[in-house]
Amino acid sequence: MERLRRTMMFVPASNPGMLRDAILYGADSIMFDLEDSISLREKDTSRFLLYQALKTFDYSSTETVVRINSLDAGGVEDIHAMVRAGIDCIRLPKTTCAQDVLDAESVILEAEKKCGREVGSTKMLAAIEDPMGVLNALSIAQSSKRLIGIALGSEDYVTAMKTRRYSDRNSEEIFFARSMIVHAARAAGIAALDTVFSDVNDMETLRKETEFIKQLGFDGKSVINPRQIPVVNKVYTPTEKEISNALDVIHAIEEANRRGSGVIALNGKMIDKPIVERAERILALAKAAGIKIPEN
Ligand SMILES: CC(=O)SCCNC(=O)CCNC(=O)[C@H](O)C(C)(C)COP(=O)(O)OP(=O)(O)OC[C@H]1O[C@@H](n2cnc3c(N)ncnc32)[C@H](O)[C@@H]1OP(=O)(O)O
Ligand SMILES: O=C([O-])CC(=O)C(=O)O
Ligand SMILES: [Mg+2]
Repeated sequence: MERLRRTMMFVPASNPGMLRDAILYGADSIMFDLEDSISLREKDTSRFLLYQALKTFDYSSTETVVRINSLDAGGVEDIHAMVRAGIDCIRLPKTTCAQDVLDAESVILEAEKKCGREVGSTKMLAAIEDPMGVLNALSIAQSSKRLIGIALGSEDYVTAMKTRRYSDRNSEEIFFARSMIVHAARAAGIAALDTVFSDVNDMETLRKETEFIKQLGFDGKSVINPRQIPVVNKVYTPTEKEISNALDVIHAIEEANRRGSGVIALNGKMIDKPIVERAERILALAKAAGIKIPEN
């Protein structure tokens, strides 16, 4: 079954209460942070705390991701501890080129061998957070079989671009980066994940932004607060109407096929292969979200 990645919630690894309760809020993935939400003084204790949390708490079938530090700033130690603790996926911050992924991958391989974990079982996610990374998005996305996706980190990106986020307008300042990332991910056959929205009280703008990134083709979005999860999940979960339209499309094409044709009209609109593929995807997403699809 398709794995949903509508929401990946950042959880600072320095906060024991958040580590304990992170599972309660319904995020598709929990993304523990060892990087920018952790002060330099707390890096080692946070890594230790997170290691203990992963060994102690039951995160059930929720995907666990950790954002590590760059390899020259504690990332090597982060990888060894997290691979040993059984993390599902390692998110590299500030990926600028394919070599960054390969360098991290060789540390992951070493860590897997050292602790006896199955080689290749640790997945990777590359965050792209500067103009060089954006321009190299395709080679980054194609660099490793371990990559489940690439993600935009817009706060660092707009800083590098000498601008800021304009979420109250249409976020044109990150439109090029979003387009590059979603194209690169789709060309490489992996997930495209959008950046955080930092105002944890403005649900209306978050909803509009999520509608927009869904329109562009992203699979989901990083979130920073439990209250953001239902807003993003709702946008990404097929509605009853979408499901019933998708079923109509499938039934119409089955009827066409019985008549020996690959095309048919439904309520005046042409139905053929790509439209059927979209309908099948809606049904797959609905099933993955636990929605029961009527048989007929
Ligand atoms: C640019 C970047 O790098 S973004 C990625 C790094 N940043 C982060 O990881 C930040 C994560 N988010 C947070 O730390 C917080 O949500 C903040 C600072 C943004 C807002 O904090 P607050 O205003 O205190 O949050 P709020 O009042 O909504 O918290 C409500 C509850 O949710 C919990 N909560 C809030 N955010 C999170 C989170 N990310 N993960 C788990 N639990 C959380 C709080 O602990 C609190 O729990 P409680 O009611 O049991 O005490
Ligand atoms: O990846 C994210 O969305 C958060 C982040 O680090 C950034 O925006 O710089
Ligand atoms: Mg960042």
